[in-house]
Formats: sequence, structure tokens, C-alpha cells
Amino acid sequence: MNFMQTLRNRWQQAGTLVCVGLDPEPTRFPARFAGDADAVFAFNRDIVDATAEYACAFKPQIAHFAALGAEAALNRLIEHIHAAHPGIPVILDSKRGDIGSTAQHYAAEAFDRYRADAVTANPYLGRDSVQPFLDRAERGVVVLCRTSNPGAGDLQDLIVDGRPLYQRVAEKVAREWNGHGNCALVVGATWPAQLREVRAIVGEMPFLVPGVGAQGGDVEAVVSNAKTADGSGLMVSSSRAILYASSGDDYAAAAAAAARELRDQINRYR
Ligand SMILES: O=c1ccn([C@@H]2O[C@H](COP(=O)(O)O)[C@@H](O)[C@H]2O)c(=O)[nH]1
Repeated sequence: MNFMQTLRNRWQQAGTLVCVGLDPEPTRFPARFAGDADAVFAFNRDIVDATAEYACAFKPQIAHFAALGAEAALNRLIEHIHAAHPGIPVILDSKRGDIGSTAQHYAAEAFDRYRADAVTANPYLGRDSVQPFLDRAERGVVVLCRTSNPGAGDLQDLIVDGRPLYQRVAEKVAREWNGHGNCALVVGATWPAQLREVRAIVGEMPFLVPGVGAQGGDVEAVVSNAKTADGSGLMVSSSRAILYASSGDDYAAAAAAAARELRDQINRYR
């Protein structure tokens, strides 16, 4: 089954729009992992198993693994998610973008090496840089549109032919790049007005929405401004607020409670 269908099934069957972000920071792991050579895999696996019930997707962030030389742990983690939690798609957050001949290798990295169901992509180099991802019709391509960080507007708000660049990106993805129906957009939870504007441009296209939890985005504003007509359309992503909900031995139970609370909060406004 392709990424979009898997995601829609998960939304419907599990009743959750929560995307659990997997951003390992060993200095924040519970003390029991000290000296454990397999800590990156073991900690993330425990979080995945504890939160799966509340997840519509998992989103490992590649830099958090690569900086630790933990690519093998990332590979095993994604394998574990597919085996233990089939039906929950994995979005590899790698924000890749390069000339086409190199982008082909980024697509192979995400989809063949790591077996992710979807990948985040940077549109700044233009269509040919994203084409190798778009061509994989069964996989998702989640294009950066209006990111959650404070400096998002530095470039993304520049006016291009009378409209901000992020709106031009939304138009382009919806009208020109989505021939296989496999595109989604990143729009930050920290920008509720922009969420509403982008939703008006792209119709039912799914949004990956980081920025709740540690970055302070307002859940009610996200859902009311960005949900689709059927009350879905969103992968509301939280990493640190779930992963590090407790630094004690109850870390997995605390992560599950944080994910459940986010699910319930979102569902109140759908
Ligand atoms: O606009 C963006 C795009 C990606 N991210 C990523 O999401 C998580 C957010 O982590 P929190 O702990 O929930 O703040 C992280 O992996 C970012 O790289 C984003 O924050 N904003």
C-alpha cells in the first residue's frame, strides 16, 4: 500500500493525528542507558512501542542519528517499526535537496537504504532536485513550505509575483509537483495564520505540522486553522515533549501519556 493510503487508513482506524518525532539526544536519556552501546536503538524502540497506539506516523530526524554515527540504529529502528507496528508510516526527516544526479542518491538513501515510507524535502533547488523523490509514486514527499523556526520568514515570506514565497511553494506543489498524489507539506504549528492560508491554497493535501510541545505551538489554533473537511489532514509532530517527558525509569510510560494527551487535545478540536 502506498504512503498516502497508509496514512489515511491510520487516521481513520486509530483516530489519531499525532506524529511521534524520534530525535535521540543521549545526554537526555534515563540513567539506565549509561554505558549501553545500543542505547540509541533501545531507547527509541521503547518509545516507539509505548506510543504506537497514539501515533499516525513516526518521524526519525536523520541528523540526530548521523551525528552519533548511529545510522545502523536508525536502520534497525525503522525495520522494527515496520515489523512490530505495520500500518504506521515512517517519515524520514532529512530535508534533502540537491542537483538531480545527487538527489537520486538521497531518494535511494531514504527509500532503499532506510525503507522510509516518506521523506522531507527542501524545494529551494527547484523541481528537478525533488523529481527523484516524486518519481517514487508509492512513497510520500513532504515538502518544506513554511517552517516552524523563528527565522522562517527571512526567505519564505519574500514576495514573489505579489505573494509570499511559501504560498508560491504551496501552489507549485499542489498544481505541478503532485502528479502522483504523493505530496504533503511542512507547515509549522507556530504559524496559525499561515496554516490557514496554505490550507486554502492546497485543498486536502496532508500537512506535517512540527512545532507543538517544545516549540510552544498552540494545538487548538493548529487544528482549527488547518484540518480538512473530514477533520483530518494533519500529522501534528512532537519530539522532545514526548521523548523526554520523564528522565526516570518511567520514561516509556511518561512518553505514552504525553502522546495520549496530545492525541486527546487534538481530537477535542477536530
Ligand atoms: O519546520 C520544521 C521542520 C522540521 N522540524 C523538525 O521537527 C522536530 C521538532 O522537534 P520538537 O522537539 O517537537 O520541537 C525536529 O526534529 C525538527 O528538526 C521542525 O521543528 N520544524
